[in-house]
Amino acid sequence: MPTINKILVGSRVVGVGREDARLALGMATVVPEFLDWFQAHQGTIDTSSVDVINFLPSEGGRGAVAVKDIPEGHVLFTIPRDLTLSTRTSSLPLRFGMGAWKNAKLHEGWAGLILCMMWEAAQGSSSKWSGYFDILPTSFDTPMFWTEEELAELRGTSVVEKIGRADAEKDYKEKLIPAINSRPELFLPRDIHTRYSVEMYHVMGSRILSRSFNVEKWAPDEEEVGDGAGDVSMGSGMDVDLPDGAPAPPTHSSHGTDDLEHEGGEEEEQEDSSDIAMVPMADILNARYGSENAKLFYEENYLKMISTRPIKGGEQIWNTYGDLPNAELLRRYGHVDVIQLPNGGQGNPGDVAEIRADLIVSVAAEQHSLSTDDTHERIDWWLEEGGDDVFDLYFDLEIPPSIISVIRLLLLPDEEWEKIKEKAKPPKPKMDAVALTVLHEVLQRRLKEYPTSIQDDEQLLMTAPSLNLRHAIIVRLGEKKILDGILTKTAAALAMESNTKKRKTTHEDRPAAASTLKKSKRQA
Ligand SMILES: C[S@@+](CC[C@H](N)C(=O)[O-])C[C@H]1O[C@@H](n2cnc3c(N)ncnc32)[C@H](O)[C@@H]1O
Repeated sequence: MPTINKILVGSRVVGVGREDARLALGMATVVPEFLDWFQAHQGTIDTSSVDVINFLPSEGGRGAVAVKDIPEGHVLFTIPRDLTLSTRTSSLPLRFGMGAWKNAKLHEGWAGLILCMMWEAAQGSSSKWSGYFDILPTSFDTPMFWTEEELAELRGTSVVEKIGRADAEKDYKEKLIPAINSRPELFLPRDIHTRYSVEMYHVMGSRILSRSFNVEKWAPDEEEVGDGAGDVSMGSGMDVDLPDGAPAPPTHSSHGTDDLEHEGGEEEEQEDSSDIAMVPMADILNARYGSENAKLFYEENYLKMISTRPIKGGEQIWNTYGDLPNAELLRRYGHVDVIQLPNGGQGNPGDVAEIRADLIVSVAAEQHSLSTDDTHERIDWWLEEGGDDVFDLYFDLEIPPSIISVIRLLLLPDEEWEKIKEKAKPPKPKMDAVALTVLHEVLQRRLKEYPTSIQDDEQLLMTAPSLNLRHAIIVRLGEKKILDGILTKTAAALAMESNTKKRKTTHEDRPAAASTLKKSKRQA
């Protein structure tokens, strides 16, 4: 029997021939039946270049691997549009009746797609997508499924308030249950507590949240533009780099709770929920910050996964979920990215720490005895002028000019506040000692919103007893490092301000002293 050298460096197999790469990763295809199903439904895959194997859990678990060197621009696999699963491709909306579908508000948000997925899954092997359902996850590491105790570990981060479990369940009760009960011939009563249960609703919602794409309809005139291909990325708010002159691309949509939360809001007006689609095979690709080497592009009848960089044999084929901060990765996908940070240490370079405007208002009001009516009036004006109510801080450790501007707005004397209103222009972000003192206190208080310190977390990380706790620590640690870095910078700027002030005072004092001296000499 031949011996097999398994040497893993990151996600890359080294020390083995290309042909051996498959074997070396212990890797017979992990989902052969799925690949058969995919090809039987006119999906194509270049099996001489791509396989699906199990990577380490920290590398994404199941994912796609290059079994030989792949050049940039290579088509890895193609998916017929009618193999994507959406409210457009499932036959349920037509069977239900489009009018009734709309009356039940199933055309808004994700409720319709969730119901289609529940119904298709309930059809068993007679559903076109049965081979796809067989490989979809049934459990998730997302905070949606955490205990209260585990959620408490995320205190201070923005994750908890964005989970939206209650909103999602409201949709289940108000839209899905009435629709299901109204059509017993479509939704068999014996299936209601199993295939149409609230638990199944969350499973389908989480599958959408972590795996769906935003696939826009093909518009005929797009053919005339460029090469007729746009790209489709995975994950909400994903970066979408169009080939020159290409039509607007489908983007991997944000899933589940996000849209349920925003239902009726601005985002929903812009998003056509029938664009949200599950894309078999494309959703087998994992993602890691800055690692994208393949992307989904679309044409009239097919979606195509194409390499965007050369990929070495044995390397993982990575899509992008938009290089999201760990808080968002955890909320949507149930994992976090930990790689080398540009300024040393490990973490996610895309992390974001949020500061709410109300924290700034309360610190400024306390330090300067501001009246509530006055601060409300100024903040309302700030928001009306398009100012932020949450400020994002990043690993570049820059103090956002808008934070300084809003602090100065709150502290302006009345006459200047009147002028600002007249000019309709917020104050310049001048970092004077007064503004920096407010910011310094804001950052200190913000850091206290987390249950632990940076030092505590670094210790806890070494012994974290569960994956969820480890993820919570990594999310809050990344945010705290940003806040702490900016706190240090603010303290330094404050020290410099006060030195400058001292020097100025001394400088201003000096001529006075000199003239006193001259005077006394003259007097003498
Ligand atoms: C679109 S699916 C990717 C394929 C998935 N691994 C599978 O087995 O089907 C997204 C899920 O893959 C996992 N994943 C993707 N990238 C990951 C990474 N860098 N680290 C850990 N898990 C990752 C997460 O569980 C995420 O919810």
